[in-house]
Amino acid sequence: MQATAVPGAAHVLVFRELPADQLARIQALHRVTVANPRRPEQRAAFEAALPAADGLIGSSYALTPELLDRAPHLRVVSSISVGVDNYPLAYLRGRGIALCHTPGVLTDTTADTIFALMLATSRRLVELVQLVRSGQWTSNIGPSLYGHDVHGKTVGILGMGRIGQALARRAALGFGMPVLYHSRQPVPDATLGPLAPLARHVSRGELLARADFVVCTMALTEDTRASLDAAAFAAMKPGAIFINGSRGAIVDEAALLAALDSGHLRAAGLDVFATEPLPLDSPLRTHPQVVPLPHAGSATHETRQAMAVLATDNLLSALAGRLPAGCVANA
Ligand SMILES: NC(=O)C1=CN([C@@H]2O[C@H](COP(=O)(O)OP(=O)(O)OC[C@H]3O[C@@H](n4cnc5c(N)ncnc54)[C@H](OP(=O)(O)O)[C@@H]3O)[C@@H](O)[C@H]2O)C=CC1
Ligand SMILES: O=CC(=O)O
Repeated sequence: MQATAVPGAAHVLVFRELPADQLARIQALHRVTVANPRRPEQRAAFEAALPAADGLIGSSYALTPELLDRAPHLRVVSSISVGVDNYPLAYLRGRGIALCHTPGVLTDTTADTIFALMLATSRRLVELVQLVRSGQWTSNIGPSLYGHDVHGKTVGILGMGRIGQALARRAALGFGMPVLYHSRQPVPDATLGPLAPLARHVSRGELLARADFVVCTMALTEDTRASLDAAAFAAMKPGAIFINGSRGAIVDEAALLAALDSGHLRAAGLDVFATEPLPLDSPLRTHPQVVPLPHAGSATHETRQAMAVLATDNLLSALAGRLPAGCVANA
């Protein structure tokens, strides 16, 4: 779709569908092409729009240097996500292209989703719902279907950023859970606020050995890619539950499956996978000890709208020559 805007307008390529009100804000000022390269029928239009593009806005698609080389006028990439693992940071810096993202507006919603996975796995909610739906609830349930308490258990958070801290608040202040966390730097007490006396920075080894729930909220980087491997799962406490709320590629999925199949891990709650959408032949899709979600961490009406508004603000500011606060890479 194309719309002609005011003279001197920039060319904007929208590579994932935006809510109509945010698309209209961009169309009022700029020439807009909407083409989602994940849809095969729109891929050619996406590629055709690259040579004129001054700005890109979208998400869930890897923009490689080879693709971006075809966009010589590009000034800004505005991602409708907080994670920036789909973008070549050094390349963008090298070309002086601003990369903006959406930190903060999705933090609490994503922490809610992660906590829901902790409850669903530990209390076996999916199995119990299935029992009722399938008509097999014919007598009181017994120990074979009991779950394990969540309150009071120790949660270990790998990556104590915005989402990690929001999860820690839910766990410590709402469910009386001791919090261990590991990130490269301890979080200052002033940032932790009321969590400071309740959350302890520990080594990765101590966290894996002591946590009842190991929860991944780390960014995907070359350091963290595949860092949750067979050795990491073996180091977890027998009966631990693993939750991934950040990126699938941080996990060696074959090693996770082996740890579940051996009975070493009790369960896994996964919002993210190495390949998304999850391939139909992935054993994680139907594994009885896995609660899989379709990358739904931030997927509420309110939060997806807030992300779209912030990403649109970022795009329009950067095209107007003002670098917004949410820029992660710029010249
Ligand atoms: N499931 C979903 O729908 C969503 C998933 N996400 C994912 O969650 C991630 C986190 O988001 P957010 O909390 O806002 O981001 P932040 O940048 O606030 O947090 C990321 C944390 O990762 C830590 N980290 C980075 N490298 C390492 C490492 N090698 N070892 C340990 N910790 C590390 C950082 O701490 P330090 O630098 O001190 O190590 C930082 O605290 C995003 O990058 C995204 O991938 C985000 C939103 C929704
Ligand atoms: O995965 C979602 C994000 O915002 O990053």
